[in-house]
Amino acid sequence: MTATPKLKLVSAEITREPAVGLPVLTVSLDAMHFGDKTVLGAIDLKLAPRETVAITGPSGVGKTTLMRIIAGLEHRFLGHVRRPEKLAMVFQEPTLMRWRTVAENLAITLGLTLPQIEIALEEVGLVGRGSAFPDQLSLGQQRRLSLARAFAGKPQLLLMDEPFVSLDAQLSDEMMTLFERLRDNHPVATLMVTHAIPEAERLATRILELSGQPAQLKPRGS
Ligand SMILES: Nc1ncnc2c1ncn2[C@@H]1O[C@H](COP(=O)(O)OP(=O)(O)OP(=O)(O)O)[C@@H](O)[C@H]1O
Repeated sequence: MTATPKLKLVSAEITREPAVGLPVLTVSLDAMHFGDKTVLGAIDLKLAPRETVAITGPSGVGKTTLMRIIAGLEHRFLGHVRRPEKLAMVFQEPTLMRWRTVAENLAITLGLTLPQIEIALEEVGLVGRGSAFPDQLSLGQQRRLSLARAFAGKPQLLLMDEPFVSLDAQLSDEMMTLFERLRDNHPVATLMVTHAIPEAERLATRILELSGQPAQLKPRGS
């Protein structure tokens, strides 16, 4: 006889639908457990088209876990996530294929044609670097390539987890300016995790704070 599990821990539902006339993202989370520990409590979050929302909060509170749930990378949650089909992610470290050229990094993941690759590289100041390998680029150029790749897929929702962390002040400012320009040119809603309040204040239309245990999401300062 097959043993029946005592407790059903997994109940995740993800719906994909176009964002016409609707929020781009709707999160209605009841809870998220890692073993005995309830990391996230009840969380409701909606993102309007073209909105940029920043999530801040102490280390270990569950920010990355929430982003992974929204991205569809983590399924062990109770609740419901409605997200668009076209989604892009930018992580702390650029997740580039080091054994492929810059152009191939864009072509393989996104299926871009050569002219589209040239436009994407031009947008982020990497004209003429299509045949270089990621390790031949500076850290700033690698980050710019990551942003180019994220935007070139024309996502409806962009998820960024500490995208400008560990950059010096000048490079961080350069990357934020680039992000602002790309966001102006592409109709995308962005959800970003950051520890840097000045970064959140500069880029976000709304700042939310994840805090407590289990963690909950509240407007910052409320
Ligand atoms: N796969 C996992 N299995 C068990 N526990 C996990 C797992 N991933 C994360 N955790 C735990 O869940 C909690 C939230 O982690 P998470 O990485 O989401 O926090 P965070 O807010 O993003 O932290 P930081 O700001 O330091 O990146 C932490 O206590 C962490 O140890």
